[in-house]
Amino acid sequence: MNPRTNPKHSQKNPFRIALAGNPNTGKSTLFNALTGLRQHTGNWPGKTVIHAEGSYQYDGDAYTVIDLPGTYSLYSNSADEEVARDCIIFEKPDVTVVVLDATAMERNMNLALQVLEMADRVVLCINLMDEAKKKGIYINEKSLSKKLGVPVVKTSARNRDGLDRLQKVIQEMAYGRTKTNPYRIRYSDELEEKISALEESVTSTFGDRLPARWVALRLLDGDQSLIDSLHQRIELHRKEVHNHGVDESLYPVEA
Ligand SMILES: Nc1nc2c(ncn2[C@@H]2O[C@H](COP(=O)(O)OP(=O)(O)OP(=O)(O)O)[C@@H](O)[C@H]2O)c(=O)[nH]1
Ligand SMILES: [Mg+2]
Repeated sequence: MNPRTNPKHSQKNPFRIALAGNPNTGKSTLFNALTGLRQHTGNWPGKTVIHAEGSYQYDGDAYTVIDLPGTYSLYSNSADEEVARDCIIFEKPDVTVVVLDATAMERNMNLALQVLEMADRVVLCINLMDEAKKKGIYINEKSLSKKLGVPVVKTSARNRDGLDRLQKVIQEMAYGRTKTNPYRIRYSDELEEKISALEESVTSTFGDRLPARWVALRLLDGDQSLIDSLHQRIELHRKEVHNHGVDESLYPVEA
């Protein structure tokens, strides 16, 4: 369950929803449709460069939406990827919505699988369904949802099709009423052994504040940017505790 005791009408404590996905999948169009704002959209990749926030009301609750830059991966290859990665693992949104292009599912699935490794509260939003229909592409969302272990919703954000259902699915997940079982890739036995060993060290250092398996995978890959980010956060936390004796639960990383 979501930790908040009385989330209804909690305007000061909105649910936080992040929109992640490949460039050009319609994240900002969806963001604008949900929030009524005017994030810049257009038919070329890389328009959203820093994360933008907006809000909407649904069924008496307030939601903050974070429009992340479009990325093909979250492996810290660029500033955009770091922004998206840090949001998902450190800020821990109540729900991460991965927006996919229905006409390019295979390419888009790479990022979706990465997000499924990083978070439990994930919704897949298959957007540009109008384009897919024109091209005769059929997507079986029930079977996809079963295979990937998270809800799948089809939308055409430009026409506002499917937005009601998406908001309902987000609400259910934000309240912790949706059980997910995110698909995690299984590697060779040898690699899995190393992942497990590293996962234990990650958990003993960070508790359940970070997705241990995902951090272990990135450490095995030698992700220096993630290591730097972890160091920075530990250092920041140490300083805060030293200066103000702040509540540890406010910070994602233990000293
Ligand atoms: N036909 C159709 N076009 C859409 C839909 N959603 C978005 N688009 C168009 O797709 C293009 C890209 O949309 P954006 O919302 O800017 O995409 P984005 O994911 O924010 O892109 P980045 O910020 O680069 O990651 C724009 O031309 C939109 O009008 C949809 O459901 N159907
Ligand atoms: Mg955008």
